[in-house]
Amino acid sequence: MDGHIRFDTKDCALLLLDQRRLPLAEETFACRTVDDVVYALRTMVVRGAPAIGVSAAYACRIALKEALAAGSDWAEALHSLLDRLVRARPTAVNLAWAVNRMRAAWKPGCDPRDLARTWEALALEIHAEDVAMNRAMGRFGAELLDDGDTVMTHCNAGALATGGHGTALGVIRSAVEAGKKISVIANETRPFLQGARLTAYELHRDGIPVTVACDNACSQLMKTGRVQKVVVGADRIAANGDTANKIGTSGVALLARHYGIPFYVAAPGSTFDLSIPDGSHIPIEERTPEEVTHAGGTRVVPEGVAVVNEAFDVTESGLITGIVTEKGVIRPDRESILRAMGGAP
Ligand SMILES: CSC[C@@H](O)[C@@H](O)C(=O)COP(=O)(O)O
Repeated sequence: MDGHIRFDTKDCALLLLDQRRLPLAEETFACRTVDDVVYALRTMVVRGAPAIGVSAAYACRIALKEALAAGSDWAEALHSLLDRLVRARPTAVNLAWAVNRMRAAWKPGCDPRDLARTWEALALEIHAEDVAMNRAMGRFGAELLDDGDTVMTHCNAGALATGGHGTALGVIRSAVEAGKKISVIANETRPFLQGARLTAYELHRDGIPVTVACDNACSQLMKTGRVQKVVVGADRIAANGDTANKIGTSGVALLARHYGIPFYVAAPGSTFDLSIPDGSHIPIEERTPEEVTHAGGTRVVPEGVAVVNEAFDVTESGLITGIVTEKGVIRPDRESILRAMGGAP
């Protein structure tokens, strides 16, 4: 599936398929200001690390239009809009990665009309590159799956979470395209239900067999031999391979290790943060308590009771069998990561 992130150049608007409404309704959410985009990111109209990065790249173009309307010191206004954008969601490094890449193409003293053209082209390029990286990851990752496998995944690391095709679901899609019979167990992923709503929606549309399981069914499903592989996405991977992904992922990894099931992470270069040595440096987003106190708009936790809603956890690299990237499948250790991702060892 594609078309879930579009940019209308005439209107200078970012058009997003509203993921909060899926699978019940397919509605478009239009962003015309940086505030609109920040709102869309925070409330998860668009979510998933690479999709956040792609949306942020288009949002830079919107920020430029807004800064120009602000008056003569447009460059200063633009810097502060971009800073606001980067703070919208803290864990997915793709957000800062995309904005930094856009910033790097902004030459000091340039004519804003030139910058508008440069940024429009660069945002499109970042979007297209993301799809190409997912396709490359898919080709490498498909080799890891055997005909007849049932693959467990957590959260949604599909087309919706990226520019298109998906990371973890891209691996599964590519294996199916290669003629392998693959079934998927989608963990429901409380509290936002990315697995139940979005992974199930995408795979069902594609005709890939998918079964939704409660998050707490994981051990039972693995113990009874119903899971052959696990493939998940990532929001930030530290230089040593420690990986932040949706809350619950590290529990799935621990169980996979216990039951001897290979556990793979699929992520593009834009998800690696080589500036941090390990996962203890990854900021973990704390989201609104209402996501936990309520289910489907109904309160399920007694009034006055505290809840915790950390949106991500970190899986230690030692629990990861391999990281599927656009450069190939790499071992989750510092040396292999720096070699593949171009940092100094
Ligand atoms: C290809 S998406 C990888 C991750 O971003 C995904 O698994 C995830 O954790 C998304 O979290 P979300 O809070 O829905 O943005």
